[in-house]
Amino acid sequence: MTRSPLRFTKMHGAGNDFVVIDLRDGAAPPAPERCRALADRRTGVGCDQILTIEPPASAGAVAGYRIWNADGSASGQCGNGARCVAAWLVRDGAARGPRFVLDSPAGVHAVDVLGGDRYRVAMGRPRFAPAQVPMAGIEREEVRYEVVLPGIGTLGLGAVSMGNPHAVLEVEDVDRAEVGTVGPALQASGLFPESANIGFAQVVDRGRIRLRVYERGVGETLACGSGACAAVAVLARAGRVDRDVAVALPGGELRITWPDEGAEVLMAGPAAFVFEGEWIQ
Ligand SMILES: N[C@@H](CCC[C@H](N)C(=O)O)C(=O)O
Repeated sequence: MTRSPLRFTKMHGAGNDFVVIDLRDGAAPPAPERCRALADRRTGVGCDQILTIEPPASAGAVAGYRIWNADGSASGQCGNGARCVAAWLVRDGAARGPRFVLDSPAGVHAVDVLGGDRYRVAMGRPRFAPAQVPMAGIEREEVRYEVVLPGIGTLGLGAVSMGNPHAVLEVEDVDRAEVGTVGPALQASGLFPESANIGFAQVVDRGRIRLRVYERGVGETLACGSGACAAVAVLARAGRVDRDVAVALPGGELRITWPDEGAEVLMAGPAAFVFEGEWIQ
């Protein structure tokens, strides 16, 4: 079957990279096998996620976006992707002014244009109830859960939904964290029926953490925006950090602010254009 070329923009946010596709004409998003082909770093474009920009779902929003992981699975949220979609819409001319609104599967997000390549996105309220993360076999909400993983040992973790599921483990030294073994083991443990993004956070001081994230549907990435929000929400709730925190990830730095328990988490950081292309497969 011959398909017409698919135009795309390659972007990244703090090294978390994306193929961005404009589907505001109502065209269908790429099927999972096409996402996998696009994301392949040898035979495709290469990316952690595919972002589809779609017609808005709510009144007042400029556009909506959906998120597809490199393995073809869908997610409810992508923080770095939200900033890239915002930058894409500003460059396109569809979004104007210092503030506009985007829709994601997780809800409605106010975006502030901060200048240069920087955007701030209201990422919604963190949801800690086990059923909302979701977690299996856990009734009572806790700040910290103890989990026994066969072959690995007992782990302490916090869990939260930012529109997508996250576990956050505090570690002493993020450089030595066993991200590539503990990440997939926790994902496969059955504790998270929809799997989860597994964050490893080192508290440097009350205003700064270092973070690595083993993402659902991808593996370890250079940055995870929703993971940064999740880490600050979990650590602030546990009294380990303040409410305005610099999050240093392998690919760059994000600023996460959670003004109070009832507030939305605000995420500020960069969005970069890399190139435009046509996918001809
Ligand atoms: N990199 C993203 C999160 C992308 C989705 C995630 N892998 C999931 O499956 O939930 C971010 O910046 O938030």
